Amino acid sequence: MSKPETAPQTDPAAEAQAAVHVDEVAVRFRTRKRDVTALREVSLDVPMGEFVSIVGPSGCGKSTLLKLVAGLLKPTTGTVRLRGDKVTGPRHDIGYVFQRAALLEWRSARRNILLQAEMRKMPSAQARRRADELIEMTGLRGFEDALPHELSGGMQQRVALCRALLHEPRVLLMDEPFGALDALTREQLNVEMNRIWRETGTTVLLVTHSIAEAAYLSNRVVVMSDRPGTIREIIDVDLPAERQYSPTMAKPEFSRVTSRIRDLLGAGAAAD
Ligand SMILES: Nc1ncnc2c1ncn2[C@@H]1O[C@H](COP(=O)(O)OP(=O)(O)OP(=O)(O)O)[C@@H](O)[C@H]1O
Repeated sequence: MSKPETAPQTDPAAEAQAAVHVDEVAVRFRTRKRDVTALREVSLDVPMGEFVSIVGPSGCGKSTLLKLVAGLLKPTTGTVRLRGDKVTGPRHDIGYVFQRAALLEWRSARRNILLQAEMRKMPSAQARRRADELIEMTGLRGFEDALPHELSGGMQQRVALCRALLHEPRVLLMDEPFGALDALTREQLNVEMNRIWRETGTTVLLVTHSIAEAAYLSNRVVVMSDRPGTIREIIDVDLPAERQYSPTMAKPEFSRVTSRIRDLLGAGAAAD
């Protein structure tokens, strides 16, 4: 049998399997004052259930990449697929967590979480059951009726996380979700995030400025170049899924990953 003249660029089976498939994407923003190429030639496959962090200098297009996956932005060229479906507009099968929890001040924690169900018209008994599970999982039990101003910053982010997970999204997108928290709360939430990720089996794409956070939480870390953002390297993190905090940080593999990220970013390019 003769060989095909050109080998296929991507493996269709792997592409359909991938929770997220980004293929040769570029994004250009044209405004009256300037023309910005935010991303160039970005390709990335994220298998289902994987935790991937994205690190890179400020303005290199990390948030833009998440918005493409969510369908909030269209690529100028290239394609994005979620489990094989081409992303052509805002997706309902994703969850999004931002740096600010953006909770409704007049609603209790529980009712903020259930907002997701109301917007999606989920059956209410199913939504309440799922909300209770998530409240338990994130340690919010006892604070369900508290208003946002009665919660600490860490608790507010837990509420935002529950809201993003309520409809069991295929992919959870997190944009610097722990960036506004104090260092200790951030560590606690990192530990909880590792457990929640293992318990839910959700595919996660996390944008972070923290090298330690990226190495601690991820299966792989995507390191991006300065704008126009391209992928400089994808680093595999060879650590077990279940990770205790201090023992993980003491492992040679953790040091190897953080040093490599630091080398790629250059001194001072990321927070820690
Ligand atoms: N809607 C838009 N219109 C015009 N330019 C935009 C728009 N959104 C983003 N940009 C530009 O695209 C580039 C990438 O922005 P993006 O927010 O994705 O970067 P980032 O890596 O997430 O940055 P940071 O780490 O500082 O949050 C920036 O130069 C930004 O000014």
